[in-house]
Amino acid sequence: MIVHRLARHFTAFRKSKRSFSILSRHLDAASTVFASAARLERVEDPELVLSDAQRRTIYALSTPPGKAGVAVIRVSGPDALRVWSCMVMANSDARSKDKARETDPEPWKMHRCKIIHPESGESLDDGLAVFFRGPKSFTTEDVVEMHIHSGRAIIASILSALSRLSFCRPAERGEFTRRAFEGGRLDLTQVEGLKDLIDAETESQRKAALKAAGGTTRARFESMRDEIIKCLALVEALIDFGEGEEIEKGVYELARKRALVLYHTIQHHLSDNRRGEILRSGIRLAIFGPPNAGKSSLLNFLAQREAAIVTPVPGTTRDILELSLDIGGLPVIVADTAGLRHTDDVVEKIGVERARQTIDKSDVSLCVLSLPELTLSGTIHIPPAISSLISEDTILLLNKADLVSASHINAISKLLGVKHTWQVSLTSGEGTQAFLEGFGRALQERYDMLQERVSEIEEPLITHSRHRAHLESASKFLQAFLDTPAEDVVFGAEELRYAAQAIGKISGLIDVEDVLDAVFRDFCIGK
Ligand SMILES: Nc1nc2c(ncn2[C@@H]2O[C@H](COP(=O)(O)OP(=O)(O)OP(=O)(O)O)[C@@H](O)[C@H]2O)c(=O)[nH]1
Ligand SMILES: [K+]
Ligand SMILES: [Mg+2]
Repeated sequence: MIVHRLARHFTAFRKSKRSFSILSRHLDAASTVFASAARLERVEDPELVLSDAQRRTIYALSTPPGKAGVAVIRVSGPDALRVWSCMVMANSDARSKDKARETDPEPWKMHRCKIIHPESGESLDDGLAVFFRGPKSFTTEDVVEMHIHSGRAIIASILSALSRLSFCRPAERGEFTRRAFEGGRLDLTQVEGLKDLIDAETESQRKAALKAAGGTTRARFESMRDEIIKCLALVEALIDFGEGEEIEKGVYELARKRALVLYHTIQHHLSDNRRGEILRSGIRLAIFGPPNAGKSSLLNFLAQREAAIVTPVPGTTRDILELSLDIGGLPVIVADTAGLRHTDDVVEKIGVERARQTIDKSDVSLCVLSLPELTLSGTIHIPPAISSLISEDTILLLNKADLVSASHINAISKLLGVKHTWQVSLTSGEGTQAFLEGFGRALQERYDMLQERVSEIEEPLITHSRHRAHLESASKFLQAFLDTPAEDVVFGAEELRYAAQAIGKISGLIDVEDVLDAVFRDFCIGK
């Protein structure tokens, strides 16, 4: 197959007498065939698979350490059953002593048992144990789980007993999940989904992560890759049948047509305003405004606790204070910032600079203004340093309503051209409930997460910047294919191959060592 492809490039190389640049492009293409052949061989190398099977059995505590009803110690690898026979004394074994240990434990079934020390035979705890026979286990290897009482001494004694077994070693961060990935049970999008699921703090995060972990994201990327491979098959057929055949033009056009549809689909996903990534990692909200407007009071109201210092002294807040909160079911990282004003105070100056940077980086900004100050002179006055930061998407909160008599919502939102304005008193509580509900809805609307419409809105496909980067590169290769004229069909095929590879990287099908390290680094031990 590889020889065949190389031969094709060299034929094309001989045929194209057109220019040196064409010659060198064919040579380039031939060398990428070599490179990808080398990669393919690495992945399919049977010796690699063998050494995988021979690897050590790992163990770790898979529940948080501390006092609780139950803790789970997980063991995975080729010697998991040896661990069972050394340390798990099932009650049924004890009853029929002669038959004991001659047969494997019945898999996928909870066994009431004693956990014993492999050397002394001392009983360490009473509990339950279950054996998952690979590949029908989380890691696809043989897995043993011991469900024990969660107490520091119990856990320590069992982990120390495990360390006595020469064929076992403690697991590294995310190693169980990594083995599940390497065993083909999960692809990278599912691994990421699993981690996001564990980290999920809001409904929207949980739902999105569950979909990814369950393989929905994987299927969507796989179908894109399949489509590219179908285009590639058409183009390869064309190369194989050679030039001058009747089918030639129609086939290339068909491949281009299909590639164009896919190209548009990918563009559509890329232009999603980073919705999926923002919903996964949290919407960054910057609270800003002049000193003493009530920004820190707002943060405390949203957090329902005294997180920030509030005093009548203007310039109280200097450093950025960030909290992760749930607003309208969405994850929001709220940042309280220093009041914006000109100052000679060195510390406050730094605070103001940081405030500006935070507003710059934010996804949503919320401006707090103090009504009595706004209306002090009879006409509405907003300092230019503030109004220059307000756009129609800025959320406006008019605070200290207890100190004015009328509603200024209409006049001020018209003046500043903003879509969302509320008038509240953060000290008396007037208007705060309406603000909280309205603000939650405004966020849901902005991120297409309105509860009543969620079922009809398309789920964002891209939830990690990693996906975006590979999808962007796939889109570039598709574009390059679409720009390749029919007579350069060999190059066209090469572009499609790159496009398929770029998408393959999202699932981790293709050269991913560095990506793997990055993904699994964030896991904890026992996962
Ligand atoms: N009357 C009244 N006072 C308020 C209201 N909200 C906040 N305050 C008071 O206004 C003062 C300033 O509030 P902060 O929350 O510290 O204001 P800030 O915008 O964070 O101020 P800096 O961090 O200094 O920029 C405090 O004394 C608050 O108690 C309100 O709705 N009505
Ligand atoms: K203040
Ligand atoms: Mg403050």
